[in-house]
Amino acid sequence: MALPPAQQTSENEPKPARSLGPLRMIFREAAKYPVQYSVAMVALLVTATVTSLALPSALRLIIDRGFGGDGDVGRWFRYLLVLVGILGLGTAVRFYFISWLGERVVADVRTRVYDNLLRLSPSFFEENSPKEISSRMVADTAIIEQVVGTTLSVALRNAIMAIFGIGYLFWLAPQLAMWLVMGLPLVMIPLVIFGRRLKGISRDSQDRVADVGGITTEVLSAMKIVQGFNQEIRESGRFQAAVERTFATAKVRIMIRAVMTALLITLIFGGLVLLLWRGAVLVTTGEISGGTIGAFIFAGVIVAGSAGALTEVMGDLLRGAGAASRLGELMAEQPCITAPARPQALPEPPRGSLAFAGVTFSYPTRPEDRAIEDFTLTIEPGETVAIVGPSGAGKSTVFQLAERFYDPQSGTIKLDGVPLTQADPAAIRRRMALVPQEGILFAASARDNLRYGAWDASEEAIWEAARAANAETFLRSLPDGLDTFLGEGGARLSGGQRQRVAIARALLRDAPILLLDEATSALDAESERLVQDALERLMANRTTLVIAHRLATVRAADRIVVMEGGRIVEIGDHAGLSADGGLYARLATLQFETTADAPAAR
Ligand SMILES: Nc1ncnc2c1ncn2[C@@H]1O[C@H](COP(=O)(O)OP(=O)(O)OP(=O)(O)O)[C@@H](O)[C@H]1O
Repeated sequence: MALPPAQQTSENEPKPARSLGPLRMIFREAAKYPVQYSVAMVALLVTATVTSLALPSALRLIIDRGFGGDGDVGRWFRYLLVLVGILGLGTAVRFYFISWLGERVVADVRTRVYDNLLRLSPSFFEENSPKEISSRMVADTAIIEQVVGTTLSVALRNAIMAIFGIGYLFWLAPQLAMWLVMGLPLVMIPLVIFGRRLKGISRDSQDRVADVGGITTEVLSAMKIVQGFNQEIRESGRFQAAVERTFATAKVRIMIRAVMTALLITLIFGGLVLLLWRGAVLVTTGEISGGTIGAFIFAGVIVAGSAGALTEVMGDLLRGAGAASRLGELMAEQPCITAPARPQALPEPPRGSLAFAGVTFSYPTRPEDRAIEDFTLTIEPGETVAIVGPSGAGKSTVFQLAERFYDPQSGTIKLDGVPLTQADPAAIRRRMALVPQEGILFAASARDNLRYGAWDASEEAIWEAARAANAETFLRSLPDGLDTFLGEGGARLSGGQRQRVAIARALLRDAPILLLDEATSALDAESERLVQDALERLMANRTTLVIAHRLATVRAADRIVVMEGGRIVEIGDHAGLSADGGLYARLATLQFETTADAPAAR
């Protein structure tokens, strides 16, 4: 399935989701660590309760009892100090465990996404570029980290504080609380609107400043051209215009800020004054105490602050939900090639026969083009079959189908008599060794590259394979022997050496069927001879299907299969096919003779 296209907004930020639903995934992941999760939640609850309920209550007691009642002010202040202690400790515990959960969830999600990616069939990576997927793994998980570690905690804390706070306010003085709750949106809505506008303008402002920087760098680094062409006055004008644009944007920004500040002060303090006024009237009529008013204002400020914080983090939460849903998709993606519920076992010992019968196949991304059409070919155990054909004839596709990276639309492929679709793909691939055109190596040690398909190979076996692949001499001369790091993609080796490492790897794998895609890149005669020699040893006693580019290979093959447009057009041996004067004869003249096949000349 194709994932939605790269979800990037103009600011190059991952796109937010429409609802917070996908964040459930984060809670599910975090709940796998019940101890940390519970401690974090308890700490969250305790700190929120202390801030929104206990502190204002303490204040009320200090005013009503301490000042007005029993005169034992100290007692209430001691109580307040204990609360402060609990708040400090609770906050630290909350911070530690919530951040811990954030990092843990991200580590788990990364691993799970990666493990799932490793299961997926190649068609998934054709529809979704690896670059896009890896950027998701990095960017989206970073957002989740931020969301779990910070945003979600802020949101939960403030939601709890707002709810508790409002409850407390209603308990303290229901009348005043009604006023507050009705007045709150009147204060918040204009502030949120102005806040958004300010954010947009600030971004414009930064862009304009960047323009000024851009002009400066450009002109200063081309000073000789500017002066040589007498463009100082024009450049000064251009610069001034850019500076003026910066100023103009800044003017709008400061204007909005000024209005916003005026609004902020008037609305918030005006509202407070009105509340106090109303409260004072209630105090004079004896309906509520002075301490209640104090506690009310304190808790009211906390509720307002929480509501403000919630509106601020909402955007981040939605972005987090977007990231969670995209990562969820990557985790849930199912491979299209799977083992049947009861896979049929391949016969033991392996025989190494491979049979294609009436196989027709189109790649999922190009369903209208047939890459392989009515392909029928039986390769007997121990036989070497060379496939030749012009570019795009479908040669590599035959390999892809043999390894069951795709299933054909019609026809069957059997390995040792078992249809590939009935067997476990892992068991099929265990019986094959692929030597790709360019020996693909990993940024790892020579040893790990050699034993890539056979991790438990002994030191002796590794050297034996290296010897057979004509790789021993250069491997021995590496600075740290087999432990030498080969660099990104094996960049520290030559092309011919990389090919020989790939051959040794296939030897170690010791699979009954060899899929060999001969390199087209020309090597020097000596290197060529070493590679060819290694290949011959690799092919001995194995069923070999080889995409051939060298005359030596086609000559040595038991049969040559000539492909064109996905079909087999000729089958035979070199002498017969050359004499027939068909496609093979033309290809042979073009390809094999002109490349002056060095090994053939031996
Ligand atoms: N992953 C893919 N998705 C879509 N189409 C593909 C894919 N791989 C190959 N094709 C198409 O399938 C056809 C057969 O390609 P294939 O790679 O098998 O040819 P080839 O004979 O190996 O060519 P070459 O010698 O150039 O490697 C071509 O038309 C090619 O464009």
